[in-house]
Amino acid sequence: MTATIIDGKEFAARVRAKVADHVTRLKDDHGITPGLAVVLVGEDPASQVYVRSKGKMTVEVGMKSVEHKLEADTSEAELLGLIDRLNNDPEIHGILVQLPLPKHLDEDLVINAISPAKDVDGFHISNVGLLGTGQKSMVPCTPLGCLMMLRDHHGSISGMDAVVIGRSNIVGKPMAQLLLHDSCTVTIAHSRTKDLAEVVRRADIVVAAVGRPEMVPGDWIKEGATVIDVGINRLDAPEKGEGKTRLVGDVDFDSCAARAGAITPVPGGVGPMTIACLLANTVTACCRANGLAEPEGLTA
Ligand SMILES: Nc1nc2c(c(=O)[nH]1)N[C@@H](CN(C=O)c1ccc(C(=O)N[C@@H](CCC(=O)O)C(=O)O)cc1)CN2
Repeated sequence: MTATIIDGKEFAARVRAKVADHVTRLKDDHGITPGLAVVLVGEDPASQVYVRSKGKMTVEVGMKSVEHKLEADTSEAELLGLIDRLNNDPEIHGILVQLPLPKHLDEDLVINAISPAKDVDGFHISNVGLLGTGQKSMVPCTPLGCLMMLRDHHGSISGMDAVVIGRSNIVGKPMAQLLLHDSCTVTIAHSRTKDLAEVVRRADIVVAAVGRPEMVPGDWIKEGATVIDVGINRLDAPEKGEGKTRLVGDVDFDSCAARAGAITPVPGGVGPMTIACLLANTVTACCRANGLAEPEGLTA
């Protein structure tokens, strides 16, 4: 079987276009401009790229973008003070603190200081609890993007056997919750799972989110399964020239694509959906804050 390539770049552009339509409506009909504040602490090069991209795309869809770039040695009190100001700023509907944070900062404490209504990352403990109990919440962007692509490809995923490889709070656990809400039979596998190959071979849907380059080989994949690769791993690529790198996912693309029915590439798969869903979540947060109907098709 030759897999259909699920084009996350193209899908993300469609999501952003829908977001832009909603933003226009919010401005024209209600005089409201959704605002997103992104906080970056330190100089992690990948984080700088993601934050720049978030700011650019926020402006492109017509929203207000505010960036706060703080020194790597910023104190917890200073960061919490900024979050408090953003929580109380009526022009800001979404707040995101870029992760990872420098080691001296307590990530849980910082995330839980964000107002749950403005937590467009969906990482606040209140949103985690709401998602886990099937209530209206802010949904983490990467799993939301994966769900949108699965629904788009399959129509309905109800009754399908899904395996999520990875149990992180940011991707693995919320992904499993979303698949369960869509009536999949869900297994969360991880580094201690016995006979991982056999567990994965049962799955109609495989979501790989372990952070280990090309860990899943093609012979683990059931014929015709859908493979969603969340991994973004940068490897040295001396064949491309000195100091060059290449990106690979958590699955071995070529061998998995030879067996899968559909597969997301890296780059150009799940990654672009993360930022598109952040913009979608900001519009959703803005609508909720103003008691307006939520945009259809942009939430879980
Ligand atoms: N507060 C948050 N921090 C982090 C999150 C998050 O959702 N919230 N996720 C990641 C980083 N991330 C967004 O912040 C992100 C990662 C990757 C991409 C992306 O589009 N990747 C491209 C490849 C980009 C490249 O060349 O390096 C792709 O996969 O095609 C977007 C956003 C960690 N931190």
